[in-house]
Amino acid sequence: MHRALRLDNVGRRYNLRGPWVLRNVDLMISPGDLVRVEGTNGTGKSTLLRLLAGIDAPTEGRITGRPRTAYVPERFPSALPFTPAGYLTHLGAVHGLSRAAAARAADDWLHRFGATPYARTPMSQLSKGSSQKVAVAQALLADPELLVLDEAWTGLDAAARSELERAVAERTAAGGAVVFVDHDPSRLAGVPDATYAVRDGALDRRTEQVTAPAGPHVVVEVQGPPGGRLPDLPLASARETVPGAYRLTVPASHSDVLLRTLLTARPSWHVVSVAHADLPLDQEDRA
Ligand SMILES: Nc1ncnc2c1ncn2[C@@H]1O[C@H](COP(=O)(O)OP(=O)(O)OP(=O)(O)O)[C@@H](O)[C@H]1O
Repeated sequence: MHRALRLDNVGRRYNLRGPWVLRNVDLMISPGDLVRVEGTNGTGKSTLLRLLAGIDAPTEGRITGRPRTAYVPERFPSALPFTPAGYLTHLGAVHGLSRAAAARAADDWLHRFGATPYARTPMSQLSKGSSQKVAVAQALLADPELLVLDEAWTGLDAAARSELERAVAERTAAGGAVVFVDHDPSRLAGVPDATYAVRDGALDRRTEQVTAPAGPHVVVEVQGPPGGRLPDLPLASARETVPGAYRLTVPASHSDVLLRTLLTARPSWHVVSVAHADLPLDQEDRA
């Protein structure tokens, strides 16, 4: 993603004389942003996400700077006349991959989400959770610069939920942006760069201090190269223990991406230790 996606004075209503669902919405999604959207039922979260995904056009206002975008809708049409492997291979080809590369990418994503056993089962025969894995894979396959996730975790098993969190961390670490809605308030808690609430047709940026996220974290002790700068990652905390050495604490879902980034940085960082921890973090330990 090279520039920000901008919404200027955007409004959306579904009928000419119907009520405005959203009105006067200004929003900027920048490269690398992880953004959470929340709000009670029927307030317009999915409406906003469809606008961000480019599936719907605003009734008024402007949306500019659209990057390559992928979307996981709240309801994925699962009764498609394909197998998961066939569907994803077809989509990969639409995105410009050769047939062989598309088939490989399809298999890789299905494997990551534990869907290999039914990769060649007609999608109409899949359970809701299994077709949700296909919904998520079709969005990630496109290597999107902006990923829009509308309740994408719903119906996934625990392993696939963690895998999706990892995929989100990978996208933002690569400079992409991710916008998500999820009914679980602990989803990626403490990680988003911004949280917006849709309320009475408007978008309010939540400014209150986010409470320390509970749950599994990983504490990584690292020694930097001389003059090394910590990589830009959504860390729960980074504390310099002695000059050039840091204690990094990240949600477990982000630890793979953190370690890979540190080890592939040039000059690389020396990872001294990796330990699992159940937090809440101390407030002073937060970034
Ligand atoms: N295609 C449509 N045609 C007409 N009205 C619609 C359409 N889609 C949504 N609406 C209306 O717009 C309002 C906002 O709906 P939306 O689905 O965006 O809310 P939401 O916050 O995502 O809700 P939920 O949490 O239940 O998913 C609702 O009043 C809904 O009935």
